[in-house]
Amino acid sequence: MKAVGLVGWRGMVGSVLMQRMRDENDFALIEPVFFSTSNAGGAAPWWAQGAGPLQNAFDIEALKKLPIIVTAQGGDYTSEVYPKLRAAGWDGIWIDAASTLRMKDDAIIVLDPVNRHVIDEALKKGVKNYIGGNCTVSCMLMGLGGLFEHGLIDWMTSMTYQAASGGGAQHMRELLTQFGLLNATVSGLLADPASAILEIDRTVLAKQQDASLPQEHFGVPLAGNLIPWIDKDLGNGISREEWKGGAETNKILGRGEGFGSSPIPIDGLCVRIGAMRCHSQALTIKLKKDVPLDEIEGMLRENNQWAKVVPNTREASMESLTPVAVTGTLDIPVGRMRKLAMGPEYLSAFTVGDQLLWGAAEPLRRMLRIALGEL
Ligand SMILES: NC(=O)C1=CN([C@@H]2O[C@H](COP(=O)(O)OP(=O)(O)OC[C@H]3O[C@@H](n4cnc5c(N)ncnc54)[C@H](OP(=O)(O)O)[C@@H]3O)[C@@H](O)[C@H]2O)C=CC1
Ligand SMILES: N[C@@H](CC(=O)OP(=O)(O)O)C(=O)O
Repeated sequence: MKAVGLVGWRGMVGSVLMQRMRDENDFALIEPVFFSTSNAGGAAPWWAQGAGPLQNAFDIEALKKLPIIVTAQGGDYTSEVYPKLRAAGWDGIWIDAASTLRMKDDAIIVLDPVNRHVIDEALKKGVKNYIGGNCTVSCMLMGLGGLFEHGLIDWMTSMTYQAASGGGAQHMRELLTQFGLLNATVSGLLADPASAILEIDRTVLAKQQDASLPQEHFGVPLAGNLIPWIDKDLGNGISREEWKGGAETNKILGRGEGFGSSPIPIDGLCVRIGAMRCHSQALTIKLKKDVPLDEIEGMLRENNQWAKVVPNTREASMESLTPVAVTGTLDIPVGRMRKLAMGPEYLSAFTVGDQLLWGAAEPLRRMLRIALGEL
């Protein structure tokens, strides 16, 4: 049994990863060694029977002993520890949720239902770094894998509706605090059926614009609002989250510069909304040719077992194509598919995915199994 170092296991992504590993009995395959950046010497999680005390996650000598390290600790941790570990001669497999190493030449972005061939090829070549993709990108590719697999996409735009969890646990708390405070300012008026809606609206707006509303994490209110910018400003009108859409998708597919093929143009706007942990996206896809809708649906279904085609009806969309319906599941529903007025090669689609499952934890969990020869 291989010893596997686990860093970041109690964070939000890490907790979802641990739960999935427990659900799938992955701990029967490994000897887990738990690390902490804040509590070395403390107790391992209660459910990890037989695991020793927490080790110091900055202790290069301790990390160096492990053939595989899985981290969901974050980009700052990766930037600090990873180079030191390699400089110390560590030759193990590094599996990471953070974006830090994703675009490096010696790293593969993992999403095995879509790019298993890229992963297998890399393992054969001795590549040691396997990094989970951006949540929006991974969820989109899981839904539309069939169209990419058949080489049907000429170009695509994605307009996203991204949940608070993408910012981290504190962002989710801030959103809920804001919702609660907004409700509290008008609860008396809401209880009175005769109260004027415009007064309710004015009161809520005043609270949203009141600097005392907690907004330390998002910078502006998100409750009853949206934020049309996610991640850093690249200085050219593009947000870093938007840049990842094209850059990471093509790298995952093994396309573009360095792969000897042209990249598929993928671009759009990324928007934060007040959902909890599911990212949604509206897609406009220019197909290379006119393909009937039923054939497209068949390709999506056949590509992987998690992509679920939702009939393009009001009832099915409201029932199955929402963050509330999808949260906590591995399903990636794809709906609202129809040919657009621009012509039969223009396809619309709407997809939703739990950004902590396929968007973060699941590709890492599966990569660990692949590295162990168990998937
Ligand atoms: N959030 C997201 O949607 C996604 C995140 N990622 C990446 O995953 C990484 C981790 O993100 P995320 O899980 O959101 O980060 P968290 O902030 O939830 O956790 C990171 C670390 O914070 C420490 N920590 C401090 N206080 C607490 C507490 N009260 N409860 C739990 N942990 C605490 C823990 O380290 P310790 O135990 O050592 O103290 C933990 O491992 C980031 O690099 C991010 O880019 C990737 C995809 C999506
Ligand atoms: N940026 C994503 C979450 C995330 O962590 O992305 P990445 O793993 O690419 O840094 C969001 O805010 O929704």
